[in-house]
Amino acid sequence: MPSFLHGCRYFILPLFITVMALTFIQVTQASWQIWNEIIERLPYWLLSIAAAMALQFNRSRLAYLAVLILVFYVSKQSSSPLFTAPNSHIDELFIGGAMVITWFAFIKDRGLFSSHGIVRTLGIIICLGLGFIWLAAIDHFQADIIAKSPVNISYQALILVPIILCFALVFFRAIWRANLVNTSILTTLGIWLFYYFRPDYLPLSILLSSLAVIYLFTILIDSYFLAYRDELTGLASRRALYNLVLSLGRKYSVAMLDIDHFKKFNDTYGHDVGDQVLRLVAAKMAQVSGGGKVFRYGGEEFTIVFPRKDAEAVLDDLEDVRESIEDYRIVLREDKRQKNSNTQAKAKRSKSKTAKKKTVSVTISIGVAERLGGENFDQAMKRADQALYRAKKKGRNQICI
Ligand SMILES: Nc1nc2c(ncn2[C@@H]2O[C@H](COP(=O)(O)OP(=O)(O)OP(=O)(O)O)[C@@H](O)[C@H]2O)c(=O)[nH]1
Repeated sequence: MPSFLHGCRYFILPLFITVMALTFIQVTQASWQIWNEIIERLPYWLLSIAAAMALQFNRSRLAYLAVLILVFYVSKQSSSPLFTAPNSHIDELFIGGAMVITWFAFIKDRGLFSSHGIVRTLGIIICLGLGFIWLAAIDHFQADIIAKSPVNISYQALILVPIILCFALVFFRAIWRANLVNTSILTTLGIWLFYYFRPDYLPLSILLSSLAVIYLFTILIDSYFLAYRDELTGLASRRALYNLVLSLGRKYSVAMLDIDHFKKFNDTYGHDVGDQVLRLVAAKMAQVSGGGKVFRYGGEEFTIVFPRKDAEAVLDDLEDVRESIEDYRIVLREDKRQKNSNTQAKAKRSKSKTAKKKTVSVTISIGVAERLGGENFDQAMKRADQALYRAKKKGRNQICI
C-alpha cells in the first residue's frame, strides 16, 4: 500500500483536477458552443496522438484504450450500418467496455506486436462477449431471479451488478497501486460509465478529448520521472542534478555522501537487503534541512547541493543527516521464501516475533566543499569528493571539509 503522500500525488490530485476541469467545462458550455465544429474533430486528433505516444513510450494499455475509444467515437459519429449496428446493443457494449477497461487495470504493459498483442486482442473480444452473455443471461433468467430474490430486484439493478463490481475492482487497484497509468484507467472507466448514465451532461467529444489529454499528461509525467528520478530510492537522479546546475548561482555548497563499507554489508546480508537499506538511507537524506537538494549520484553515493550557502553554514544540516542515519535501527523485512514456509514455522515465528526481529544499521561519510571564485560545478564537486576521501581515511562516519 503506498504512502499517503504518494496516494495524493498519483491518485487523489489527478482525479480532483479531472473532476474540476470537467465541471468547469460544463459550467462554461455557453462560451465554447461556437467552437463545436472543431471540438467534434478533436477526439480524432487527440486520441490518435495519444495512441501513437503511448506506443512510443511502451504504455501499451493506454495505446489500446486510446484506439478502442477512437473506434467507439467513430462508430458514434458514423452513419454507416457497420458502425450503427452495435449502437442497438448499447447496454451490452457498455458492460463489455467496462470489463475491457477493468481487465486493462490488472494486466501489464507489454509489446503490442508480440504474442502478448494476440492475448490482449483475444481478451478484448472475450470481455466484450461477456457483456453480451451477461445481458442474455439476465433476459433468460430474469423472471426466475426476480421471483426467487428476497428483495425487490429490477432489470436495471441486474445490469448494475457487473458495472459496480468492475468499478470497485479498478478503484481499489488504483488505490493499492497508485500510479498515473492506473489512475488514468480508473478515469477512463469513470468517464465511460458517466457517459452511459448521463449522456447529456457533456458532449462525447469533450469527454473523450479529456481522456486523450489525460493519457498524454500521464505519458509525459511518467517519462519525466523516468528520466529525472532514481527508480530505487525515489530521489532525483544524476541527470536532474546536472539540470539543477544550470540554474545555480555563484554561491553554493556541494556535499558528497557515501555509505560506509557497503560492499561488506551487501556481502553479509545480500543485495536485496542492500537495496532496502539504500531506500531507507535515501529517505533520511531527503529530510535534510537548510534547503539542501538531494540526488542519488550513483551506486551508494549521494549528492546534496545547498544553493546560496557556504560550507560552514551547512555543517549542522549535514551532521543531522549523518546522526539520523547512524541512530537509525533498520528492521529487516522478512525473506519472501521464509514467508512461504510451512504453518508450523509461521506459528513459531509469530511467537518470537518481537524477540527475533533483526535490525541493522549503517553509517555514512560526507565530504563538503563550497564553490570558490571561478570554479565550475565539476571542480567544486571534485573537491567535495576529495573531502569525502579524507573522511573515509580518517575512520569514516564523519564529515570533512
Ligand atoms: N544493494 C545494492 N548495492 C549497490 C548498489 N549500487 C552499488 N552497490 C554496491 O555498493 C558497493 C560499493 O562498494 P565500494 O565502492 O567498494 O565501497 P564500500 O564497500 O562502501 O567501502 P567504503 O566506501 O570504502 O566505505 C558495491 O559492492 C556495489 O555492488 C545498489 O543499487 N544496490
